[in-house]
Amino acid sequence: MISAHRLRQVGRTASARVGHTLAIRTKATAASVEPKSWDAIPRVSPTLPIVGSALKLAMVEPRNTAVNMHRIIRELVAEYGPIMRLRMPGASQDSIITADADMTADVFRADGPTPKRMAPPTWDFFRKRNDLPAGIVMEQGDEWKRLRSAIQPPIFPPKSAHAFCSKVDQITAQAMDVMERELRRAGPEVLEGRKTVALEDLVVRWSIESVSKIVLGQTLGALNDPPNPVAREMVDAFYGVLSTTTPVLLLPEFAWRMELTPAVRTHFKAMQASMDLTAKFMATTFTECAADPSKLDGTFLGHVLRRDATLTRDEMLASAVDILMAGFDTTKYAVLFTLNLLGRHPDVQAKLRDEIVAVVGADPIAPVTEAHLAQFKYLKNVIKESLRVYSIAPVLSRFAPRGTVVGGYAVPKGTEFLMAMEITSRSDRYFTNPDKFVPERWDGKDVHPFASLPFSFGSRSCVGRRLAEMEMTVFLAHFLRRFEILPAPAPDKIVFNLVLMNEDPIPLRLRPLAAL
Ligand code: HEM
Repeated sequence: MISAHRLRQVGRTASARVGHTLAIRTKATAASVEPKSWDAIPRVSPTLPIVGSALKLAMVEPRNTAVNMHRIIRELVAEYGPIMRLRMPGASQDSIITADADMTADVFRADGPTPKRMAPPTWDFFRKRNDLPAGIVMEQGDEWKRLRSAIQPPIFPPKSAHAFCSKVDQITAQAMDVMERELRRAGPEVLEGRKTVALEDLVVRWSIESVSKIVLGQTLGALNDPPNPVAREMVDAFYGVLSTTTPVLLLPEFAWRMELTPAVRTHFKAMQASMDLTAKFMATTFTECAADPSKLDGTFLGHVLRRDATLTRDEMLASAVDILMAGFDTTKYAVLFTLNLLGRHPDVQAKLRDEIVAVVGADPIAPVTEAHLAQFKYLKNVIKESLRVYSIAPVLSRFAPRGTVVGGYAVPKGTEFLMAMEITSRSDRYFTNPDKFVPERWDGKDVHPFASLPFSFGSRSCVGRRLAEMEMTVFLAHFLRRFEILPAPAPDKIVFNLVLMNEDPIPLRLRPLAAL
């Protein structure tokens, strides 16, 4: 965990590390005694065409606006520059959009002990209506801190995340077998890499299986042949919540409170289903564990129960839903984008395979163990670079806990910041050839520490980061010993459904390294 002191240090050393221009800029900002006034921040006028059309779209077709949110922000930044004020639909106060790494550092430097980010009001509404607590994603203030302290130690520090390695390894080996079987079934064109293949279904089954094994202490049967239908229901329910959240939030509040549109009804139905299914699996875990407590060994629920008896069953349920929701689609898309990038960069793929074989051995069924994890150097860079090129979380949100200065402007307490990480992580101000996939760039020390933050920063950053990195590592270390990834087109229908994804399947062409 990064302390407040360390955060201040990082913020200060950031400018020293990021090269001359940025350093001068940051010093100039720090040196200016009088911050510029709030009114001096360019304000997006609702009468201007882009926001006018965005708002109109929001009313007429919220889904279109929602899935294009990252593009709308990109256009606004091109027009207004790296900082602007904007009144979001239904808000009583202006929010600020930033697209600048130094400003991101300013925002995080102001974070208090209990950082606050935007929590979808429909999620909050649903939980209150069902008499359920908020859970780790939505809770704020001291209550959030209490939850986070109970949940973080079991799954966040590298040591604990690594301890889950053997579970994830077994699930990954099973996923590889399923993949080989499905490729054989798909026929010779797919098997010889002449035709693209969609791995969305398989990768999501792998990711939900991994995260539920760790969180709930049991597998769902998502990788069975055929998959357990309940596992499929679970995936659909979580995806239903994610894909309807932003469009529903663009509606006026009365419209979603009264469930006036089909999208709102789908949204709440999906939320109910994800809660019910998680509760069902949790109940099974608890029943089985009453007979055999060792079943909870090495699971999130087990750790939480043993470490912190203060969490109620409902709090565990709410947070288990949150963790499953936050943990499966993010990892799925991070893996799929990485595979596509590796296919388009055979040199990177070859270098990565060499490292994997050197660490684990060439035998495609040899397990990836906890001891291997620290030995992967290039693989770490590949993951960092892939998450830079495709920002799974394209926008980060924070509320100013006090009056503060961001980018040289005075900003009042309570202001919401939307930090456009997708823009800074692809900006030539921070990265040479920013659209190129170059894992080697992470060898150097001259990357601005706030330009690419796939898991965010500070005490409210992604609690599953180490787990996600470990899952991706294990997946790639298995995959590249079994398959060669051939070049396929880049995904070209990128959409925002709370996480960045592609509307169509991400194109992949594969060739098994050994005859199947
Ligand atoms: C590549 C995969 C992933 C990415 C890119 C990612 C990214 C993020 C980001 C950007 C946040 C917001 C942090 C902030 O506001 O400062 C977040 C929060 C969170 N993530 Fe992840 N995440 C990933 C995987 C996971 C996994 C595997 C889990 C759990 C199994 C997880 C659980 C959570 C939770 C519970 C939160 C909310 C934490 C809190 O509010 O205290 N994430 N994640």
